[in-house]
Amino acid sequence: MGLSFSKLFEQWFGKKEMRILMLGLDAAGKTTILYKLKLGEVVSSVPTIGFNVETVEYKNIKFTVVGCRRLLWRHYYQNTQGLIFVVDSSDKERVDVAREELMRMLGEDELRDAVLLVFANKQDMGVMTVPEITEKLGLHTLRREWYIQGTCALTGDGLYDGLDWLAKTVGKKK
Ligand SMILES: Nc1nc2c(ncn2[C@@H]2O[C@H](COP(=O)(O)OP(=O)(O)OP(=O)(O)O)[C@@H](O)[C@H]2O)c(=O)[nH]1
Ligand SMILES: [Mg+2]
Repeated sequence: MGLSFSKLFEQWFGKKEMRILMLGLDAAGKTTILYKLKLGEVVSSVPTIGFNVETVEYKNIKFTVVGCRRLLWRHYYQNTQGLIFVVDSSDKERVDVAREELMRMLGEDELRDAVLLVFANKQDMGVMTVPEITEKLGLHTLRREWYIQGTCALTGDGLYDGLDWLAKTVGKKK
């Protein structure tokens, strides 16, 4: 990928202060995505409660990855304009759990206006397709702006396209 993500981020998101929250079940690929984007130093913190938060601050953009499930996600909801939900497309067994977590999160009042980008990650493994994930997560039932993008975090495939949509969509709302 010729142009660095940081340059693109600058073009896309500009000077606006915003928070993008990336969530998903464990092992979905969140950390891999964060490192692949190379937006700056990844700061990890492991508080006592047993979940990890990784943050990249790039200009006015706070890119926060929360690695836990449920409960503690809500600390990060405030001022979130963009949600990225990462799903492991090779994990058929837990796709229902992923859906439950997604729906629970979207039910939160503070996230009412946040747009949703789903990364159907690990597409390289050839297990569940993007349409299958769309259906299993029930995305068509959502009453908000959403977009699903197939990705492979190892190579970076699809990350660019997804973030491009996110930037445009968040930009439009302001
Ligand atoms: N084949 C394949 N493997 C992937 C992909 N993305 C991530 N992985 C692998 O999946 C495993 C989990 O990835 P992580 O990035 O650690 O997942 P995570 O969502 O940060 O997980 P937690 O921190 O536990 O919540 C690692 O072994 C990654 O190398 C992908 O697109 N394809
Ligand atoms: Mg992680």
